[in-house]
Amino acid sequence: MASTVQPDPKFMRMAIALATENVRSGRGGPFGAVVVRNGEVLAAEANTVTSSNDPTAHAEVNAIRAACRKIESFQLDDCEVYTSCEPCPMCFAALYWSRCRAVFFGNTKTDAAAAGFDDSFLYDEVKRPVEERRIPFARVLGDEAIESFEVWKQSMERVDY
Ligand SMILES: Nc1ccnc(=O)[nH]1
Repeated sequence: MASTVQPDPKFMRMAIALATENVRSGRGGPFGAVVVRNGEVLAAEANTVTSSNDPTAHAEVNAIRAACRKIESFQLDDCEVYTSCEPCPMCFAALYWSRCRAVFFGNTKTDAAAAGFDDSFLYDEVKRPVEERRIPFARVLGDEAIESFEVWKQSMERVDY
């Protein structure tokens, strides 16, 4: 049986405090995230979308980036991520790509929607056919683009991930 990772409430309190302080300081949205490995905080970051002019600067993405920089790795093996709010689809994917071993969240996406952060439409968009999306998506030069994958598959220097 897989052993389950138990959350430590003190790290969630850090994430919540970061989220609330972020609103008070005006740096961004009410979101905080903490990356922990073996009980040690590797990164503790808040959302900086509006202050860094970066639409991808969600708390979870900022924390993943800071933690990976710190341990000089593109994976967060054996790490837990504590986030003050259930991740949006972008961060959900980023957390999976990070290979962290557990995610703990405080607020739910329903709480987020009630505060004006509704991301449920994104889950619908992924499933929708390309031509029915809110932002038009269209395939261009697929026959030329395939070259990158062919070179990757042949590469002796590639770092798989
Ligand atoms: N869960 C989140 C939703 C929106 N923004 C964030 O930084 N985090």
